[in-house]
Amino acid sequence: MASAALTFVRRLCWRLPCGIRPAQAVCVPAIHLHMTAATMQVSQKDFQKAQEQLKLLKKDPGNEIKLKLYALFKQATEGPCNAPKPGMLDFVKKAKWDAWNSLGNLSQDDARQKYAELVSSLVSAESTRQKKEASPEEGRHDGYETLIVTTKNNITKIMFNRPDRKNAINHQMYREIIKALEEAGKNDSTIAVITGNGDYYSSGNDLNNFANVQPGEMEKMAKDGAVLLKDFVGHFIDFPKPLIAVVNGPAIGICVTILGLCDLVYASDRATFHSPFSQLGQSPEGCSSYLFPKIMGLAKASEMLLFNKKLTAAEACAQGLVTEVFPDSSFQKEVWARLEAYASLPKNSLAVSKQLLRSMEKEKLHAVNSRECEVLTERWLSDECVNAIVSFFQKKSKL
Ligand SMILES: CCC/C=C/C(=O)SCCNC(=O)CCNC(=O)[C@H](O)C(C)(C)COP(=O)([O-])OP(=O)([O-])OC[C@H]1O[C@@H](n2cnc3c(N)ncnc32)[C@H](O)[C@@H]1OP(=O)([O-])[O-]
Repeated sequence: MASAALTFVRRLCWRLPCGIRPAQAVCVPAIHLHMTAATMQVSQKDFQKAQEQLKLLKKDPGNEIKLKLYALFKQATEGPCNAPKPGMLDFVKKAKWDAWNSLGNLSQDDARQKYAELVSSLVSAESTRQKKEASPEEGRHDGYETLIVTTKNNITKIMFNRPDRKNAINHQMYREIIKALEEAGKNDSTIAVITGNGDYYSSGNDLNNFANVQPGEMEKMAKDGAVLLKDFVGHFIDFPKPLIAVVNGPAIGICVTILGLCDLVYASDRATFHSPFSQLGQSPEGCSSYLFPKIMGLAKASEMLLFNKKLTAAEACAQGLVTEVFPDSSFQKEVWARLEAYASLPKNSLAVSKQLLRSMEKEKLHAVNSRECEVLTERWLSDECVNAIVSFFQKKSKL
C-alpha cells in the first residue's frame, strides 16, 4: 500500500509542475466575434506577447500561479468552461478543470487582459530578483543555492532562501546548511544566526523529499534520509559558537525542534511554532524528545510533540522555547542591533562559555539523535506517514 501511494505522489509531483504549461500546451483558436476589430487587435497582440514572455521565465512560478494562467488561457481562447468534470481521482485534470470553471462567465476579453497582467507581474518580479542577484550582498559566501550566507560585523548569517516554498528544507538545503554550519564554525565570526527569507521562517521538511521514490526503493530512501537527518542535527549539537535563531515568521517541524539546540531564539510576534508529527504519521526529531520536556516540562512538551499544538510566539516564550518576542514592525531593526552588540563581545570567551553550558549534554544528545532517527526510519515506511504525504499532495490537507 505504502509503495503504491508513493508511486502516485511521484506521478503527481512530476505532472503538476510540468503538466500545466498554458502557453505551450494549448493552441490559440480563432478570435472572438463580439469585440470590435480595434480592441481585438490590441488585446490579441498583448495576449500573444504575454504568451511569448511566459516561455522566457526562468523560474517556475509554482502550481497555484500555473493553474491561474491555465484557467485564464482557456477562458480567453475557449470561453467559459464547458468540458465534462473529471473524476475525483484524476487530481491534475480536476485541479485544472476547477481553476477554469471558477472563472464562471468572465468575458474572453477580460480573461486575455488578466492573463497579460499576471504574466507582466511575473516578468517584473523576475527582473527585480535578477537585479538583486546581480549586485550580491557584501560578505556573501559563494556556492549556495538554497541559502543566502553572509559574514559581516562578526556575524555569519545563514538565511533559508526558498521563500516560494515557504523555505521548506529539501535534501540540497539540508546539505547546504551542514556546509554553512561547518564554515561558520571555523571562520572569524563571533556568532552565527539562522533566519528565513520571506514570510515564513520555514515550513520544515520538504515533503517532496518523499516524492521521487521508485517502487522498491523506499527502504533505501528511509535509510538515506535518516543518515542525512542525523548528520544535520549532529552539526547543531556540535556547533562551537553561540547559535541564534531569528524566527521571522511561522516555523514548522524540524526547524522548530532544532530551536532547542540554539542558544537564543528571538521571534517576531507573527511567528508560530508547530511540530505536527503525529498528524504526519511521523515522530519527533532534532533531540526534541529529550530537550522539549527539559525546556517546557513533560505536559507542555507532550501537547506539542504528541498532539500537534501550535504555539504563538508569546506562548513559546512563556514555555521557554523562545528567548524574547518582538513586534513584527520593529523585529529586524531591534534584533539586528542587539546581535551586532553581542557580536562585538570577546569571541573566545563566548565560545568557551557556550561549551561549558552545553558540553555535559553532548553525548546524551547524540544518543537521542541516533534513536530519534532510527524511529523515524520506521515511521517513513509506515502507511500512516505515506497517507499523510499523499493527502498533502492531493491538496486535501494543509497544516
Ligand atoms: C526530516 C525529519 C522529519 C521532518 C519533519 C518535519 O519537518 S514535519 C513538517 C513538514 N511540513 C509540512 O507538513 C508543511 C506542509 N505545508 C503546508 O501545510 C502549507 O504549505 C503551509 C501551511 C506551510 C503554507 O500554506 P500557504 O497556503 O500559506 O502556502 P502554500 O501551501 O501555497 O505554499 C506555497 C508553496 O510551497 C509549497 N510548500 C510549502 N511547504 C512545503 C513543504 N513542507 N513541503 C513541500 N512543499 C511545500 C506548497 O505546496 C506550495 O507549492 P505550490 O502549490 O505553489 O506548487
